[in-house]
Amino acid sequence: MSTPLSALSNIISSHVQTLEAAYAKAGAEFPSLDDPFHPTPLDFDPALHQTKALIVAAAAQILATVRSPIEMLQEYSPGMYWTATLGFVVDTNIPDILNEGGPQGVHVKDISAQNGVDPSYIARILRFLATRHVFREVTPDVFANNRISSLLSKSKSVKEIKADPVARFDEAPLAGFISSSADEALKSSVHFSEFLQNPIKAAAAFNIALKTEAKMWEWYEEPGNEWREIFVNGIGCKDLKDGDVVVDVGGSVGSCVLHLFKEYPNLHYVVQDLPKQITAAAEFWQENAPEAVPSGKVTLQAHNFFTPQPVKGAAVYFLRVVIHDWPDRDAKTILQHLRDAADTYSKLIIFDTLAFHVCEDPATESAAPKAPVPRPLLANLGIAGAGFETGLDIQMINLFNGKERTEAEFRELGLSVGWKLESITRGPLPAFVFSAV
Ligand SMILES: C[S@@+](CC[C@H](N)C(=O)[O-])C[C@H]1O[C@@H](n2cnc3c(N)ncnc32)[C@H](O)[C@@H]1O
Repeated sequence: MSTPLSALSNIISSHVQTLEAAYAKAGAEFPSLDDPFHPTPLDFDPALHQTKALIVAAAAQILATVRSPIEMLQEYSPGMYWTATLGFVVDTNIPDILNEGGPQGVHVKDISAQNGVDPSYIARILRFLATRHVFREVTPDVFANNRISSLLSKSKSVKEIKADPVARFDEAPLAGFISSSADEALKSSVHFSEFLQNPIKAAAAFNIALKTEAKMWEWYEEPGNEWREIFVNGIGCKDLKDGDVVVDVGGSVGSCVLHLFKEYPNLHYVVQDLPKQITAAAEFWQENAPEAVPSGKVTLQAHNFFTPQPVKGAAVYFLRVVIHDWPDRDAKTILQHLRDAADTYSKLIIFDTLAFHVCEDPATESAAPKAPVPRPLLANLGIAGAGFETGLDIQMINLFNGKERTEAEFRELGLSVGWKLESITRGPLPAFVFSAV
């Protein structure tokens, strides 16, 4: 029997061989960390997903095992500097400036000439991040984007970003997410421990930090916060009949419905959200499918989901990344209004991340990872399986007192208001399908 360390090392070496062989078969090499991210189909090949996850899980576990625990905690405890430095580079357009500079890199003085920040601050922040494999220091004080940092850039030129800063995160949701993490989320996190110890003091840590009683979504609707708006399968549209009604509850401008509408124009869609989002939605549909709203195939409807649902008896009510924003009491109210409006044939579909226990969980039946996890890896594959989800869960507590839920928690939540969990379609964003009981 091998020791845990050599078992981890074997997992890495055998799966690295599999990975490199798959790329070699396609006449390619595994992409270098030094180059900007240019996605190829192999990067998203589902057959290689588990191979990569096992390498990452084993590498993270080797790191945690071999590295001094003192050093681990010294690295983790000032973890807010990750958020603060990533927010800084996004807010000061550094990845965008480096994109335009190319692989030879840009000197910190030339970055400074474009964003007005002291070059010595820029050098130290980029050194912190490049030490952690985000950005590359090409020669002293000259930096270039690498595979990771290239994804921090917005989808516009530096000139366009400066000309219309409110629209800087259009088509760049990842940069927008990082900027908001470093702003309202980082500010709220200061009150995180205080909130958890006294959760009746405020709706969430966010409310203590921002000194507001408004939920974050209402706060986004307030004047001055316009720029903060950063925000298909599994619905089973092919099984619906012509004219069946599909309601996207909390659908923002309706980007999910746009995909559905293009693929299944025979259905009727309703996009519901708060009034400002619906005003923005009118513009979005005018730009992307001008015929949809006038034809009556798509209806844009201002609706607060804490009030009775106006569309009765729809074939499908769906909520994408909405329910995780709310604690159980509020989530029940939202789902209860949908149940009251539903008919016996109506389906409720929730798209949200699925929380897994770190150890094996016999209660997770339909969504459990199918392949057995080799010893001594964590049952949820650690950061390779649940890194993003567990981080998002903390973000949900911080901003909304919301929650990523396990399969058992979804089942219980649904049943408490008359929705029976029928199936879970796995994928990057699992779909939880409920029927009315
Ligand atoms: C994380 S976003 C998800 C948007 C959309 N479903 C998507 O997947 O792109 C949550 C949405 O819920 C909306 N929302 C928040 N509170 C609401 C309420 N009381 N009634 C209706 N919509 C609300 C927000 O405006 C926002 O568009």
